[in-house]
Amino acid sequence: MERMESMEPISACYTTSYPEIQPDSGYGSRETPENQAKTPPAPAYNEELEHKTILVGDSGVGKTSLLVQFDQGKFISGSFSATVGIGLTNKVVTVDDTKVKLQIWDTAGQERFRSVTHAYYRDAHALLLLYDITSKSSFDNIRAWLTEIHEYAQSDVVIMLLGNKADMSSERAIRRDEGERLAREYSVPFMETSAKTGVNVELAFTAIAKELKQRAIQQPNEAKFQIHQYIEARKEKSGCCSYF
Ligand SMILES: Nc1nc2c(ncn2[C@@H]2O[C@H](COP(=O)(O)OP(=O)(O)OP(=O)(O)O)[C@@H](O)[C@H]2O)c(=O)[nH]1
Repeated sequence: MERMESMEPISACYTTSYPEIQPDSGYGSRETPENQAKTPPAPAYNEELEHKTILVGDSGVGKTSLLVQFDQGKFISGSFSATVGIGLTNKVVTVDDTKVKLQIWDTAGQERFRSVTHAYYRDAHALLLLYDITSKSSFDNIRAWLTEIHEYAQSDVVIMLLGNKADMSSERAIRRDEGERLAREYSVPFMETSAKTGVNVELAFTAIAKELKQRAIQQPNEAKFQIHQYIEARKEKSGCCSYF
C-alpha cells in the first residue's frame, strides 16, 4: 500500500434504485400467473458502487499493517513508520458471488493529522476503529474516537471495533471481555485481530462489505443483515487461556 498525502475528500454515491410498486402490481390481490409476472424483482446490487471505508485509531495500533495484511496477505515487521496524512487502497471483496468495491482509507493516528482525517469522516460508509490490546491508552482513547466519529461522520455509518495485535498475548493489557463490553456499550460489532498472523483480518473487511452490500439493496420491509451474528459465528478466538 502506498502511503500518500491527500487532502481532498472524495465521495461515493449510491445509485441503486428500488423498483416502484405500481397500484396494479398485484400486491394484496389474488395470485394469478398474470400478476405474478408483474411482481418486481429483488433490487440488483450495483457492482460499480464504491464504499468509502476508513481505518481510525491511535498511532501505532496497526491500521496500516491490518490493511497490508488484507490487501497483500503479508506482515512487514521491523521499524515503525507512521502514516503521514492519509493513504488509499482500492479492494474488491466478493460477497455471495457479488463484487463489492471498498475504497479503504488508512488515516494517520497522530494528533497533528486529525484535522485532515476529520474531513474524510463526513461521507464515510464504514469505519474500522482499532486499538492495540497491548496498549491501555489506545483502548482508553476509543471513547474519544467514538465521540469524534459521532461528531463528524454520518449517523448511519457502519462502525466496527477491532482489538489488534492479538498475537501478542504475553504483553496483553486489555482483556478480550473488556473490548466486548465496550463494543456492547456502543452497540458496535467487535473482534480481536492480528495483522501479523492474519487472524480475523479478512473477516473484518468481509463483514463490512456484506453489511454495505445489504444496505444498498435493502427493501423497506425486509429483515436486516445481522452483522453481529455473522461475526460471532465466524470469528476465531485463539486457544488457551481466559486472557484471549
Ligand atoms: N505483533 C504485532 N505487531 C503489529 C501488529 N500490527 C501492527 N504491528 C506493529 O505495530 C507497529 C505500528 O503498526 P502500523 O500499522 O504502522 O500502525 P498505524 O496504526 O498505521 O500507525 P500510524 O500510521 O501512526 O497511525 C509496527 O511496528 C507494526 O509492525 C500485529 O497485529 N501484531
